[in-house]
Amino acid sequence: MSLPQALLDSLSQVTGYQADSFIKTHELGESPTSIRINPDKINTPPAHLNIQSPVLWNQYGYYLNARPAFTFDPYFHAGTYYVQEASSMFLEYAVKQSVDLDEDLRVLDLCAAPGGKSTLLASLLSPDSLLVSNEVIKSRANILVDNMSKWGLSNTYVTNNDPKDFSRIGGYFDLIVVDAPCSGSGLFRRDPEAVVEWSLDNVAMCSQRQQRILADVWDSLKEGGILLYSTCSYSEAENETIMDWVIDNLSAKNIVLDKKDTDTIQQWGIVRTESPENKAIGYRFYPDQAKGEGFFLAAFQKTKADYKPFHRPHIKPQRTKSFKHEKSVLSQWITGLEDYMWFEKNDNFYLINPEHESDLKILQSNLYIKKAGILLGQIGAKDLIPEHELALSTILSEQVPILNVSYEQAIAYLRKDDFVPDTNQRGWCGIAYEEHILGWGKALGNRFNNYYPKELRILSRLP
Ligand SMILES: C[S@@+](CC[C@H](N)C(=O)[O-])C[C@H]1O[C@@H](n2cnc3c(N)ncnc32)[C@H](O)[C@@H]1O
Repeated sequence: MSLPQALLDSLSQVTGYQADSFIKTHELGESPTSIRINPDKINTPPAHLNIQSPVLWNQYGYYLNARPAFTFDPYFHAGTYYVQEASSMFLEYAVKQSVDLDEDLRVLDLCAAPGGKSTLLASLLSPDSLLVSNEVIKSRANILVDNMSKWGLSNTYVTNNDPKDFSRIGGYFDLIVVDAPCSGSGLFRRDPEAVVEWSLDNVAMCSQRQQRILADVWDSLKEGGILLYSTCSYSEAENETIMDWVIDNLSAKNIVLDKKDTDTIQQWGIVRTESPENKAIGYRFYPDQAKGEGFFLAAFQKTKADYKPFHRPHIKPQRTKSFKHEKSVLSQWITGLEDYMWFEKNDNFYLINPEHESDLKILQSNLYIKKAGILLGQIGAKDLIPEHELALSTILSEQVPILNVSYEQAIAYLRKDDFVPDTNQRGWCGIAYEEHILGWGKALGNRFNNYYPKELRILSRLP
């Protein structure tokens, strides 16, 4: 791989950059494969993934010895793990050092698709906390919904809004993550084609856009709230320059994350960097020094309430209709139904955490919500017609029948191919591989209906 000379020249004075080893690492082109497990679905990484070692800065992250065909792994489709580049898992360390995770937090992941940082955040937050994962590009917001549904938690919402729309909810969030769109030089080993698209003009354009995004979302952060900014670029204009811009233009102070363990950060191969003007501290990952791709992260705290507070909606008293039938149907499908709040909208039933009732109202009246809590399905005269999201959720009752299928059948199911499982069961059942549910099926005697969503099906064949 030949790296753009203009990039190499621009990095010559950048903190931590070591030209020879940086170039050599890119010439080798080997990039480690890593996954992060979903602690709400599994406790240890699946053995068949051939685990090499843990990711040092993330309690759920692991490197693999080789990159498997994830498409043909039912565990992947069951949402038991997420394939994520290791450096970006540093977000866990940053969150732990900057906020109190025992508190109930309102968290925004502003640039969230496809969902790497959002699934990481979801696994860290308390159940009463709320995560809003936003993506401005509609098609990417759909992928984000799929990935958050797969992760299975009821305290995660997905919105499809422009950053400036969040100014309508001044001071709402305790924590905002801005994993900004960037020039992408940090991922050159992964995506050699990105090398061709890289230019200094694009870096300058990205830097301007990053400032605009930060300015647009800033109002929605509360006083004392934390903003975590990250990129996968090596360029100063997208990293140190942005740190200075934030401090000069927003009522923000820099947070040093490694006050107590600078040595640990160093041992991990992470480089501490300082902004030229305000001496703000940020963290750089170089692939020749830390085991991962290029990454940058910096933390800030809001020092002043510089926003117009949002309007808290009035919550009307509870509905009068008893919903007796619906309650009896849903209690067959959901563990501890009484601990949740559920409601009907346009014939569909949804479930959220009761603590988030007013949050839903606030978000609904200001933003375009694509997913709120868990979409359960529709209730007919007799039973629920369950949605795929419910099958993959962590609220599904253990009473719901499960049909464990073989590996070949699991792949056939995920391809939406015809197959008849060997069972005497009748009716709806969760199709599972080694107890991990993949979606719904309906057994009808000598027939079997495959309800795996068409748009998610595997299109390729087993090699
Ligand atoms: C680096 S990617 C996010 C990756 C994601 N956080 C993850 O960990 O999976 C940046 C995201 O910002 C979105 N984006 C592009 N332009 C944007 C803009 N003007 N405002 C906000 N987000 C934007 C992109 O569509 C992309 O999904």
